[in-house]
Amino acid sequence: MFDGLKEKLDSFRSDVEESTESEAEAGPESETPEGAEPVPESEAAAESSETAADDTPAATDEAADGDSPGRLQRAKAFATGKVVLEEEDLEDPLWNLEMALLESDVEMGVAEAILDQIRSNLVGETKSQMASTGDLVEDALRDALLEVISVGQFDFDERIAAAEKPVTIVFTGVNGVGKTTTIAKMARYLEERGYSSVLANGDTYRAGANEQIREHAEALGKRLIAHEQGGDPAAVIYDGVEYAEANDVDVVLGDTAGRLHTSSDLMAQLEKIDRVVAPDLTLFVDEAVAGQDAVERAQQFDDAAEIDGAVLTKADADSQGGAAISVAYVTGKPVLFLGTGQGYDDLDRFDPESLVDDLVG
Ligand SMILES: Nc1nc2c(ncn2[C@@H]2O[C@H](COP(=O)(O)OP(=O)(O)OP(=O)(O)O)[C@@H](O)[C@H]2O)c(=O)[nH]1
Repeated sequence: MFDGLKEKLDSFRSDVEESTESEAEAGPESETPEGAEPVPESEAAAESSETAADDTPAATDEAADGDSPGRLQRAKAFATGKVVLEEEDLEDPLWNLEMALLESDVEMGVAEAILDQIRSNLVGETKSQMASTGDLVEDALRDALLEVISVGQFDFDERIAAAEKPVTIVFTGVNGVGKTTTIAKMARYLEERGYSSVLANGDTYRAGANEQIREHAEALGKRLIAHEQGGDPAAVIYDGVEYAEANDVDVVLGDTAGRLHTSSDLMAQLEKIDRVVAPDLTLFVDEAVAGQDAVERAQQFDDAAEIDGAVLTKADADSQGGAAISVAYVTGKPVLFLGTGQGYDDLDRFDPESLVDDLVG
């Protein structure tokens, strides 16, 4: 999962290492004024970096000459056996990283937010020449990714536990992205945590939709509430809620017909479901592999019938990771689950920290 992106992030680390190591090898000649001898590391180590830097004639001369604080800082740092990461060292690696993120289908605003965060974390960072630049870069990358990926995160299990029962969850999204399969996986997920569920087929639009979801319901031993094709989806899900109330069922899982966000009739139908059923959670389902299209659709579905979070399916087939990285930042709603295969157990809670560990670690 997301292997292509992982490789690209790894290249950023080596890019910065190369760029700063060539600076370190070049030493401060180009930066240090004539006559300023670099202090050997052993001597410099005896002094604190502040004291050593302030006492260095090069430093005073430079300040007096009105040279840039960057040059001054670099000369100081060299005198104390340290290297400062400067914006110019990062320029090429950051540009390469931006290209890599865009190639991985990360939304442009999100890529920029990541870059800004890395720049502000790394520029001016002082590292010992002995320490690994890779570690600094890794930390900056980790912080930046976590910041965008974690937007809006909440604990799904806690939300279900705390909600008054029955909890109604409605699944929305375009055709064929894996909504029905995700509902079946969710029924299994909930069962493993001790919750009963009933499936309600709000996809009254597509021929064969009842049969498809019935197969899942039977395989999982769950009750299915369905109406004839052409019926009112809001009424089916409402019936599901009534069934759950009457039978002490914990969760109603409501399917909806796949629809294009451009179809205003069908989007109006979603608004009606929202009004009539007032679901506790509306989850937008899309394919991780759809990249920026998934991000754009999440935004549009959120506008029509506010979503509480997203499920990205087919993450097992996605090497890019663009949608997983971008959806939360763009919509303000978290990715809550990843679909990782066709089996009922292939639904993983989306955990930003472990995803970032996996991408950067
Ligand atoms: N590899 C993989 N395949 C998946 C995943 N989730 C769903 N699928 C497959 O995607 C296909 C479409 O899934 P459905 O659940 O029928 O999609 P849908 O969104 O309900 O489709 P419509 O009812 O037409 O809107 C099926 O073949 C699923 O097995 C996943 O996480 N990984």
